[in-house]
Amino acid sequence: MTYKILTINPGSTSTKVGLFEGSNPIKVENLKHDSNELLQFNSVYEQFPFRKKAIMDFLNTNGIELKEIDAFAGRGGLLKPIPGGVYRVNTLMKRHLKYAKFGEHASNLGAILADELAKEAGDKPAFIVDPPVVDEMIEEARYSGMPENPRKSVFHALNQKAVARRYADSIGKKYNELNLVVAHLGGGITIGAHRKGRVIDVNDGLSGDGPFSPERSGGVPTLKLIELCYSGKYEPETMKRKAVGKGGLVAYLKTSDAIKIEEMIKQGDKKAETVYRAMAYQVAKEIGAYHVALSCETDAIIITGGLAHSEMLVSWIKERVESLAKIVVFPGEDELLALAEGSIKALNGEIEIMEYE
Ligand SMILES: Nc1ncnc2c1ncn2[C@@H]1O[C@H](COP(=O)(O)OP(=O)(O)OP(=O)(O)O)[C@@H](O)[C@H]1O
Ligand SMILES: CCCC(=O)O
Repeated sequence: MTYKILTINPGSTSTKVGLFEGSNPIKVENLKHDSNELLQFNSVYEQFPFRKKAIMDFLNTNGIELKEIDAFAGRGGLLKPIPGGVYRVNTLMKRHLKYAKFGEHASNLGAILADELAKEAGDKPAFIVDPPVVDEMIEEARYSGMPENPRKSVFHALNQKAVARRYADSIGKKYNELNLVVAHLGGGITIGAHRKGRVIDVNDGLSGDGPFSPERSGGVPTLKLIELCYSGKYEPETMKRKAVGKGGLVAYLKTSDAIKIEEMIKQGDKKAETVYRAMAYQVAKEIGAYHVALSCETDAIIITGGLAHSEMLVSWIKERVESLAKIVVFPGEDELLALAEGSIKALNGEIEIMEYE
C-alpha cells in the first residue's frame, strides 16, 4: 500500500509542511511566520493555535482533506535523551514538550501538531522521527571535565541520519556498515561521528559547544565567560542569547545570512572574509576531531545544511580535511522526506515503532 503522510517541521520563524505519497512529495511548502507576530507569544507552546491554523490554511488552499491522510509525522523536540528511531506520539511525550521539561525549541510543537491533526483525521497514527535529543554517545564522550556539567547529545539528528542513509544507499551499502563524519552546517552547526549507524559523539548544538555558526557562539574560553556572567552587565537571558541566537557570524557581522556575507566579501570587506574563514577553520578542526573519534577509519565526510550550498565555504573546509577521507556534499536538508520515509517504514512494519517512556 502507498501511504499518504503529512510531515510537519516547525522552525524558529517558519513551519515547513509536506504531503508525501510514499516517498514522493505531492505538495511541500515553507510557511513563513512574521517574527513580530511570533513575538506576541510567551512560550513555544502558546504558538500552537497559530501554527495549526497556518497548516490548516495550507491544506485548505491545496484542497487536501485531513481524512485522506494515513499518518502524521512531526519533527520531535527536546525530550529526554533517547536512541534514534520512529516514536509514537504519546501523552508523556506531549506533556514534556508542552511544559518544555527539557528546554524550549520550536520543534517541540512538531509532535503536538501531528497528534492533534491525526486525531481530527479520525484517530490516525502520529509519529516523531530521530528527534534532536537522539543519544547514542559512547561513555567516554560524555565527560566534560566538570562532573556536574557532562556533555550531551543534542544535534540535527533527523537530517544527519537521513543524509548518512542517503549516502549509504547511493553506494549500495547499509548505514550500519559505514563510518561517517556528518557536518550539518545551518543556522546552528553540529558535527557527528557516525560509527556503523550509531552517533557515538557529536557537539551539542544548543549549549555553546563546537564551532561557531551563523547564530551561535560555539565553544568559548570558559573563565572569561564566567567573568562576563558575573560582571553585572548582562541578564542571564542576554548571556544565553550570546551563545545561541545572537552569537557567531551575527555577533561579528550583524547578519547570519551567509549569502549577504559572501556579497560583502566580494565587495572587499576584509573583516567579513576573516570571520567567514575562521568559521570554516573551526568546522574543519571539528571534522578532524570526529575523524579521530572514529579511530581515523572514516569512510566519508558528509557536508550538509544550508551552508553546504556555499562553494566558498565548502572549498575552504575541503582544503583542510580532504586528505582524511572522501568528501560528499548534500546541500540543504531532507528533513520532511526523512519524516515521511521513517513513518512509512514504521507503517509497513519494516522497523519497530518505539514508545517514549
Ligand atoms: N546558496 C547559498 N549560499 C550560501 N549560503 C547559503 C545559501 N543558501 C543558504 N545559505 C545559508 O545557510 C544558512 C542557513 O542554513 P539552514 O537553512 O540550514 O538553517 P536553518 O534551517 O535556519 O537552521 P538549522 O539548519 O540549524 O536548523 C544561512 O546562513 C544562509 O544564508
Ligand atoms: C536542536 C538541535 C539542532 C540544533 O542545533 O538546532
